[in-house]
Amino acid sequence: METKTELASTINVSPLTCIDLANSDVHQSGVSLKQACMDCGFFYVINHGISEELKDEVFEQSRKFFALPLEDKMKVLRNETHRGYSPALEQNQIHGDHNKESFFMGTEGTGEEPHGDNKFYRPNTWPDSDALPGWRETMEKYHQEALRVCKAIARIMALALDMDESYFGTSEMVGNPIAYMRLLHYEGMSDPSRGIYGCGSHTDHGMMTLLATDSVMGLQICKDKDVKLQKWEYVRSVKGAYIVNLGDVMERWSNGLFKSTLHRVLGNGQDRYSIPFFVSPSHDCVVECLPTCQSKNNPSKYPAIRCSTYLTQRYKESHVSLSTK
Ligand SMILES: O=C(O)CCC(=O)C(=O)O
Ligand SMILES: [Fe+2]
Repeated sequence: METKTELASTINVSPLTCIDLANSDVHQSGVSLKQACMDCGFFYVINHGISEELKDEVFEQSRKFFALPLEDKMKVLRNETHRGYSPALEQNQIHGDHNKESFFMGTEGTGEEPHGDNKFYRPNTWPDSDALPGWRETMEKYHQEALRVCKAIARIMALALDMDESYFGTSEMVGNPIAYMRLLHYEGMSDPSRGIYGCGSHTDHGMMTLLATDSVMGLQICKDKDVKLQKWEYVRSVKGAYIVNLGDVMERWSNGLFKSTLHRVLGNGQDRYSIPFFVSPSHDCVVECLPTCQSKNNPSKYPAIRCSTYLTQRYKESHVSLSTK
């Protein structure tokens, strides 16, 4: 009880812009989105077309997986391409993630695509279907749907950047994406004064993240990472809406105009479940400042870099090395 009172008395909730994906005036959506991306890089989307039933089912299956005995979960321990299960305390300790376990899965290549056997498209590892019937099918269906929504957002994002609506849709971009989905389960109490978090402060690496959370508060954003005394605000989960945040690839494309905002998750003693879906362009897309985001007086701030090189560097910085499999 004390925990809740404490949280309520210090709570500071960030109001975020809401983008309606069913709005037929896409140019107006582009204008709203541009403002949101310049202000804080976090916004909500509604009318996304993902049914509440599917979302509930994914959360239910996620809860079932994390409720398995640890020895069963360890059978699908994450492999060298990060797919599979990461127990609490094992992953990403450099950022103070202590109270979270996760399951990671990504786009699987068929081997036919131009990216062939690239590590970003390797096969997933799945829990035993006898223990969790329908689990894989639910996850695959949700992955597909989440990607569809991200592609729709990418169209409005292109307009917000004064580019052609289809700019991010090519096979070099989100037509052939690197798309990872992560099931997260937080438990326990965070203590920022001791560096203990559900998820320590970080920015996401890719283009954008479509985030589904349950109703337990925990996610916080810091709109200005450069001030000495950082101000953290909670982001509320809104029924029927997804939270979307931009990642560092988008910040680079936009020459820093669009923000990849610092965020973290505090545990308050309750179980909390969330599902971020991370989207980046294809592995061999060269990420460089868009023509509309640079000028003589505002030259490109970041060197061009291949998406796979960039993501590999960032994963290395933010994950402890793997000694298994
Ligand atoms: O659990 C959340 O609400 C956010 C998770 C997150 O930021 C991440 O996994 O990158
Ligand atoms: Fe994140």
